[in-house]
Amino acid sequence: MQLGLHESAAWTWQDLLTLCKPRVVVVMLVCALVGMALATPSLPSLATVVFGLAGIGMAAGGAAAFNHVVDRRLDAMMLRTSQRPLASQRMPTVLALGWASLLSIAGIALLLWQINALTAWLTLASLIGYALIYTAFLKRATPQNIVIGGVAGAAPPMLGWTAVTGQLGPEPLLLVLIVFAWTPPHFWALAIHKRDEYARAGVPMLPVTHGEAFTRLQVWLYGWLTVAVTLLPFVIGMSGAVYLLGVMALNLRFMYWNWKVWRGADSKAPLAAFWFSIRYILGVFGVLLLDHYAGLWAM
Ligand code: HEM
Ligand SMILES: CC(C)=CCC/C(C)=C/CC/C(C)=C/COP(=O)(O)OP(=O)(O)O
Repeated sequence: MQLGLHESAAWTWQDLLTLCKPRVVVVMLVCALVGMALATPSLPSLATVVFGLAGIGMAAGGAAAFNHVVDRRLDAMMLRTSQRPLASQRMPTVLALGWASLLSIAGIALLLWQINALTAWLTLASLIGYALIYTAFLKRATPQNIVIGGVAGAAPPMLGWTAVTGQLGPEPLLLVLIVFAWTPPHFWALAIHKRDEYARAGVPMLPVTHGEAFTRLQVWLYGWLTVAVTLLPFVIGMSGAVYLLGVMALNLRFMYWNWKVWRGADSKAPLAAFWFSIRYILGVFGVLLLDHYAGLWAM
């Protein structure tokens, strides 16, 4: 069927999932699960894993849906995001707002009811940090938007940890620091690739405000910061040799791509570095987990 000029396709159930940025949330849940595992020498209880991940996942999905609501006009201005359910105007804003609220309330309530208050409030703080502070204010205000906003995105491993223990400590904060340091190379690599779109939409991302060369250097420097931070679990005795070997291999590849970005000779490097950054963060949390159980089996 051909659509007229002012008609648009109707929304589908699939769009409700799209609003939740499911692939981002799945990676966050992997980080949360590793946080849970590292918090205990035995296995975390099945109830903690199921209710904890469901609560954190619903809250993160709800936060992502709020992001779609707040950013709907901005998303419509960029090719990468223009086909989103709200940006393309195939879904009513009020429906997305209801969905975001439902998921967020259900997620926080589940954590309060089945997990613990600390995890529920920290999750709520992350939700507000991303959906409101980052999306509605920082994103439009400063090129440091993703550095500050990164705190919210980095929270899942800590949320997993507190779901098991009910308290904070240096280890969960270190896990947060890893994702926090990784966020600038992760995002700025993509932002270099999408610089013109951000410029046209008037979003003050770093490559727009400070130029591509400066951003390439920042990817390289934050890359080194990430490398340094990923060595800390070994340095403080939280993880062992399996982790150290694994993370060194990952860091080698990570810095290869960040170096390619920094040099600026290969125009395909920023997008490749962005995609590798996702495999990298999964890899770092994967080897943390592997090392944890390898250490336990060896005892
Ligand atoms: C403020 C912090 C962050 C910013 C600004 C950011 C930005 C972005 C952007 C713009 C994309 C492209 C989305 C697209 O596919 O169109 C993306 C993709 C992605 N991000 Fe991030 N990100 C952040 C934090 C995180 C965190 C903490 C994780 C997980 C631990 C993560 C995991 C992913 C994944 C898995 C994708 C790929 C999604 C896909 O396959 O479509 N991001 N990120
Ligand atoms: C409760 C909790 C753990 C909350 C975290 C929520 C969450 C899903 C964070 C995602 C981070 C992300 C993809 C930011 C990009 O937003 P953007 O608007 O800059 O990117 P876009 O242009 O692709 O929408």
